[in-house]
Amino acid sequence: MADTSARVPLIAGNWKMNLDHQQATVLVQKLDWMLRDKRHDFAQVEVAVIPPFTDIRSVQTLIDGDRLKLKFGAQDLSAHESGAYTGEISGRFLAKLGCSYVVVGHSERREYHHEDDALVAQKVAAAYQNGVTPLLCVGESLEVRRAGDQVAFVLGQLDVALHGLSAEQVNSIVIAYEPVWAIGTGEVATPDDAQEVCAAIRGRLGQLYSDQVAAAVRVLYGGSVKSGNVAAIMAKDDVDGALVGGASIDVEEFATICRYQAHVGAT
Ligand SMILES: O=C(CO)COP(=O)(O)O
Repeated sequence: MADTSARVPLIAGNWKMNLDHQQATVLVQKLDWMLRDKRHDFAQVEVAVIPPFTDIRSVQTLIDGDRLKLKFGAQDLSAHESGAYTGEISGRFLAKLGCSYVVVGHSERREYHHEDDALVAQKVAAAYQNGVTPLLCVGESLEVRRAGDQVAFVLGQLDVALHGLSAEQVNSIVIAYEPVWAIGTGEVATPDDAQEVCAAIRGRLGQLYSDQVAAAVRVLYGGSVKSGNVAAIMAKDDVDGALVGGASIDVEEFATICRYQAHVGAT
């Protein structure tokens, strides 16, 4: 059984292309208030919001100015550092805004923007170059799942994305297992489905790096996470958090998800 003691669970809300900067400010204030009202212990369960690029400055101002304990990040970054890349956002800009995390390789970017594993690997490297922690997404399609090939497929994505990185770098990565068939569909992977692939990811980290790295890296589950299913998923040994899409823009629902331990009587 994996040693879960060192890993602080992370609940991250990927807002996708929802909420403008004014709505973002309202949500962050409400979320902070709701969690503080329930005496949420941020050292025990970390909470992050991942807004659209145009919201980040507003979110940063609020979080820094009021010393909120929420973390924040971005949904993507460029593989390039700077220059003539119209529309791209550099990891350096994200670092300068204080982003803790950047999502890399989300299935929506892979599918709609044709990002392949090689580009994902470049983006992971760009995140590290700028000191922003990559939140790397991997996950299989329904077709792959039906064929029973999910573990091999996800480990294949992982191998390419991590290629060339040092153990020291990978030690801090966050990996999100997001089966494509469970994203935005209401179709949630069972806790055992999530555990199977998350455990396989951890096993691969052990093979590629070391047991210490495998024990340190947080592996999240994402795909139709709601307040009603989060506790059962989080109860699995190798699941260290959730990457929440749709439910993260409903502030009451997201705050309830962040407090999943309360549902199982742990706090
Ligand atoms: O893609 C996701 C998070 O990155 C999951 O989205 P849903 O929670 O809406 O299924």
